Amino acid sequence: MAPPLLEIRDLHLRMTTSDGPAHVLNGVGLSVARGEILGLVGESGCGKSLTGLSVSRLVPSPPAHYPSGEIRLDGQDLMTLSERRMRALRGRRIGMIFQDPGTNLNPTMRIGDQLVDAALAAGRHAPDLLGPGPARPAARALAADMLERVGIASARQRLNAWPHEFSGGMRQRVLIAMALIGRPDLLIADEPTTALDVSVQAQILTLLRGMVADRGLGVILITHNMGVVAQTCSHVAVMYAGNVVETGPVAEVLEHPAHPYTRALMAAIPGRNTRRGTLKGLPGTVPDLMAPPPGCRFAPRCPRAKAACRAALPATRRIGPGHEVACLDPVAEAADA
Ligand SMILES: Nc1ncnc2c1ncn2[C@@H]1O[C@H](COP(=O)(O)OP(=O)(O)OP(=O)(O)O)[C@@H](O)[C@H]1O
Repeated sequence: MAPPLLEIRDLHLRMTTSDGPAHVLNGVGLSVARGEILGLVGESGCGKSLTGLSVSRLVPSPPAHYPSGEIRLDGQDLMTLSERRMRALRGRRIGMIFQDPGTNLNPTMRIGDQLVDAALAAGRHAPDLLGPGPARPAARALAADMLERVGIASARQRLNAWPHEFSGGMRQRVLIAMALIGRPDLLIADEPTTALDVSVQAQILTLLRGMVADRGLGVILITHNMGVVAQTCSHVAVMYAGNVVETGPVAEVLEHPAHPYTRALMAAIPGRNTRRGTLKGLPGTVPDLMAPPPGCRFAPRCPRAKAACRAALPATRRIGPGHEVACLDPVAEAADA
């Protein structure tokens, strides 16, 4: 059987601080297939962004240190690649979109020039992207085509626009175009719509779904919003304090959440208030990653925790089609009623 597009296994990440190492990723495991949008969710500080950045190998080292783990793209372990080979993959096989379009577009460069630069950079590692002729005109044609695909009218003329002439939603569309211009296989989108108002957010997510259906790329969509997951993702991975505690197809996990933490996150949906502070119905706060509790990191807040939960990290077990949970006492369906 072919390996999944992306597979992360047992990824540990420590960040060196002046007070000692922070154990920020504690054996993360997840996978993404082509054509799949995996929502990566969890409270602020649980390690979503560092997981995404680790895939692109963009966490500077130091302070980052990876004691163990594998990150495989089509079976190839990215952890063992040289920086030179990683640079060839970024933008070409792995596209990235971050939260704030204001900080990711260069305000002093026209939109078209930024797209052309991205196309030329990707083209250096994929000669077929720009064809056999002169690279710059081909990159410009590709830039106009991508801008049109992300729904910007009069794309050819708009290439001459400056970022400040575009609205926030349009700038985010440009960033999507830029991330996809090298025809990557994997897209990592870190809170791509959080800074946008709700209607623009819905448009961008619809656009992303269309691109996935069109191109069959795999996506990690990092969000703190379970509503976005329900509307946009095919799969979900729930993170807590550096671990994936539950993962599976969205319908399966949202209908039958088994980890007590997933259930608490879902109970918080109506207020959409999972970003900072406490969760509704859940006492306590996320653990200090400088001195995390032994065993299951959720145990100190878990209403179902027993002694064994505090002794060792629970192994992941399969509880439904593609549905896995890292819990010694997952909530069974019968308990739902
Ligand atoms: N340079 C650093 N040094 C030490 N700790 C760090 C560093 N960068 C991040 N961390 C810690 O790593 C943990 C995970 O951070 P990360 O940004 O991945 O969380 P997140 O889930 O994406 O949060 P948010 O939803 O707020 O973006 C946090 O507790 C954070 O404080």
